[in-house]
Amino acid sequence: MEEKHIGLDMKTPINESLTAFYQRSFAYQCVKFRLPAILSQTVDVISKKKDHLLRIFGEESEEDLKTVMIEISKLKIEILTNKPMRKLVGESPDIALYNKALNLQSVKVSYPTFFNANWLFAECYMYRRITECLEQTKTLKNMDPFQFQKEDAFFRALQMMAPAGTFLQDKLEGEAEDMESTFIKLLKINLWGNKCDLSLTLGRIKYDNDAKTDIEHMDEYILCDDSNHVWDALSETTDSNIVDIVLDNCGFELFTDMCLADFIIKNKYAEHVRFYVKSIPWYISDTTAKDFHWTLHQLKICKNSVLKKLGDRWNNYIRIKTWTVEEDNFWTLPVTYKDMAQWDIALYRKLSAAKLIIFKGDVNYRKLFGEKNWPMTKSIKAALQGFHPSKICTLRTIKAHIVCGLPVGLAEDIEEKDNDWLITGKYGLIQFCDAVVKK
Ligand SMILES: O=P(O)(O)OC[C@H]1O[C@](O)(CO)[C@@H](O)[C@@H]1O
Repeated sequence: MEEKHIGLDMKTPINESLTAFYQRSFAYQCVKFRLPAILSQTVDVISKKKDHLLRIFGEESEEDLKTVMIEISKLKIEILTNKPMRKLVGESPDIALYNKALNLQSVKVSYPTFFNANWLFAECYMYRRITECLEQTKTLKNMDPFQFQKEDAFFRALQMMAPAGTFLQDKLEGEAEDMESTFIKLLKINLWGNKCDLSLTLGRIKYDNDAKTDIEHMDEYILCDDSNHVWDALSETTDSNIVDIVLDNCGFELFTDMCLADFIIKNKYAEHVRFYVKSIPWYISDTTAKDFHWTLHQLKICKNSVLKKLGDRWNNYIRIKTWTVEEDNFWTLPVTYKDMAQWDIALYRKLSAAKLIIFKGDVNYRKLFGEKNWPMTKSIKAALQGFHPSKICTLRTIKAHIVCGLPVGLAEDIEEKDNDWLITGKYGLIQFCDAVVKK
């Protein structure tokens, strides 16, 4: 067969798209080991929480739960045996878009499989297939198979939220001091919050009890730090009073997103913060609208007085629409952001109304920069490939083989002392681009 089914025993060539086809890539490790493990764990959780789920969805959901577990297990076998990816089925509006994206994969390889498709496509397709399993049932259409893991992570992270929340509250109530340094500290707390994703750790996040505000010693791990530029963009007066945050994980990371947004509102750097959430359960810990509101509710009823106070104020922001939660199915399409205007021009234009857009996390980074193995010195602007709805900040701990905007020689220096540096989340990036192209 002329098909690229087998793969090559080599690293991803420079400028090539990330794919498990290259067997010495992290994409390959992820498809071979991590994705099947995530599916096994998902089935496990459903099985362990069966009684709880029956109470939520009713006794009549028992058969559906069994079917979902069988279908997810079959999906795992499809990955492990490298079966061609089939079209998605269902009535949801994103199904046709997914199938269009699948067709585009088929232009490159006539039978896309998990091991020869673009890595981003393979991962997104897997998560979308989990939702498809649920959509096909009568009783579980609204079930979030990751809900228990997300809730558990939230409660375990409370010990880190307390010091971060106290830091914020003290700064907001204290004498007006150096706004820039407070903002940059919150930005960095927010950056390191991105270590806490459940798909990297399969739920085994280590919550070290050190106060997460004591982060100065971590500056040496920030390989590119454009925080001063981010501050300039936020603090300048423009026509726009909106800041957009494209969210990633719930739990501690979402809490730190909210701290940053509170600082922005309280100090009048914007009148409106729009939080973009995922419309379906995604990469285990990504924030959905339900997670967002659940988190605010938990804070409001929290025993810790600082967290409760923040919860009260933040719930009020939602009530008076100073904060809004925005859904758009583009965020869970397997499409990189250079193509956003083509797939969802309304979203591109909506983002254009913001003075600053903050993109959170690893997968957003991969989508921003086109999921390619760029030379790591490639400029941020060039790697965005025309995606410039407004000024962009990206905050991301590095968990995949895609990095741009580094000074010459830095990647090689780090590689020498730490050859896992691209996948552990130990290093971080705060990057900024001020190019703007209205469409
Ligand atoms: O929550 P984040 O930061 O987007 O990261 C999600 C995970 O997805 C990946 O990009 C691929 O699975 C990982 O490298 C990372 O652990």
